[in-house]
Amino acid sequence: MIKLWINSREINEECGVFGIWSKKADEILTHLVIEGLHHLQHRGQESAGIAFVEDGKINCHKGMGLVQRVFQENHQEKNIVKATIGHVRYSTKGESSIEYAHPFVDKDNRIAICHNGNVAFDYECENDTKEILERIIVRMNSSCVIKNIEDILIEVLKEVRGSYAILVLMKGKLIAIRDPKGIRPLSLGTLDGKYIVSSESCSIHAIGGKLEREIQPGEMVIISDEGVSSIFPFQKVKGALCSFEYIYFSREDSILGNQRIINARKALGEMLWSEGDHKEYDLVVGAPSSGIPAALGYSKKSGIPFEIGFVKNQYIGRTFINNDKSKMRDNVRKKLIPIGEVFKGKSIVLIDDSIVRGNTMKVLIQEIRKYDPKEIHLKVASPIIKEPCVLGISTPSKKELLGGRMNENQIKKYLEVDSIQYLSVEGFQTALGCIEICKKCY
Ligand SMILES: O=P(O)(O)OC[C@H]1O[C@H](OP(=O)(O)OP(=O)(O)O)[C@H](O)[C@@H]1O
Ligand SMILES: NC(=O)CC[C@H](N)C(=O)O
Ligand code: SF4
Ligand SMILES: [Mg+2]
Repeated sequence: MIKLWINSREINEECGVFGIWSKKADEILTHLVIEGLHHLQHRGQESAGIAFVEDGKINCHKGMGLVQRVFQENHQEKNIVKATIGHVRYSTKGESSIEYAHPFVDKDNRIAICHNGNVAFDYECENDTKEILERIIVRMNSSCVIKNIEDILIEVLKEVRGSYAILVLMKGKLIAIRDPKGIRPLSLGTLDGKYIVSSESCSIHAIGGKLEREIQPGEMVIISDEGVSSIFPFQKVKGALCSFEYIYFSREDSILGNQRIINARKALGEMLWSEGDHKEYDLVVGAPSSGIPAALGYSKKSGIPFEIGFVKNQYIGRTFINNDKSKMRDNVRKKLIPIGEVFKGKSIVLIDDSIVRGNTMKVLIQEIRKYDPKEIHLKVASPIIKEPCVLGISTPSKKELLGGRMNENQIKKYLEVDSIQYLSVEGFQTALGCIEICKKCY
């Protein structure tokens, strides 16, 4: 089956994982995991699923499409269970089909696994998560010395390269583990004596829980009736949380590196002002959605008024798959509609969080020009993206990246703006604070 839908975003490596463990044996938990997944929906829209321990066995319910669709017509949300994990998927390995929807459960219903990330083995496999489960099962079945699941999982993960935030559910245990570089995020929370693990803190808060802390790069957290324990089974390496979590993957109310995402994005906008030309323009306008907080930050720091310049059509969030540039641009045109009089005769600071292929900016600038602005000064709240990802995030190739084939001056001419400014790599890191982030594609 071909992949029918893609997120309109140009850099994709998301997926969301969510899990809950209750000390009680008889709680209704499935509605909580489903609600948690609703709040991770921005990380993946292709399929959704949950797995839970019921009468000592793992049960699973999953389907294609949004969480709302997958869980609308059944009663899974009423199950009385002790522990449950769930997933929303944006596929990176294996097609977008029910066969590869997470969680994966073994044929004996002993173990379930879900994963945000992208890993490689010593040979090419159809799907990375399925391969991890198969390697676990082989070891569970063949070991003459009985090993615990933690040791088996560590053995398997020592065989992979890449990014992962993984949840494993068995009778008696829920395990959460992050890759040694911490490329993908994962947080730990609590709710009325229950433990929660989630890709983002926004979903912990949204179900009424409390964020306890982020799970550290390379940390394995084991949750059971004995409580929470933690080990660091891998050799320590330098952290490399994907900086696109700050730029646009994560939801604005999530907390990452002790910083709320919306504040981090505002700080990037303030840094644009600090590194910029300090000229008095008429208005600051942000490209919806992810460019708005940076525009607010720039406006606050500069004193130049912020204005809403575009209406976003909420119903064109996703793009029918094609590599046709004109169709992609048509989609941006339908999605972001300028409010004409905001631009007429004004010198505008136009801010977006990032430029990847340049389709969004090319269209927005053409559309704004129809309303005769005096000047357009484009400011980008991240550094120029020059290289495809080296850590397994799915990005366009170098020749598809606008910054991969043009320098700043060429981009200015191509986009037909009066000036252009990207954040420097140093300014970007300073604005985000001392958190160890990956900056390898800049
Ligand atoms: O240069 P491009 O290849 O066009 O990609 C960059 C654009 O993609 C993202 O927007 P998107 O509309 O996907 O998400 P958003 O609504 O969160 O801004 C990002 O915020 C940029 O606006
Ligand atoms: N975006 C993701 O994290 C995808 C997880 C996994 N690689 C899959 O394709 O199923
Ligand atoms: S190279 Fe870029 S896309 Fe890849 S992990 Fe690093 S920051 Fe993220
Ligand atoms: Mg955008």
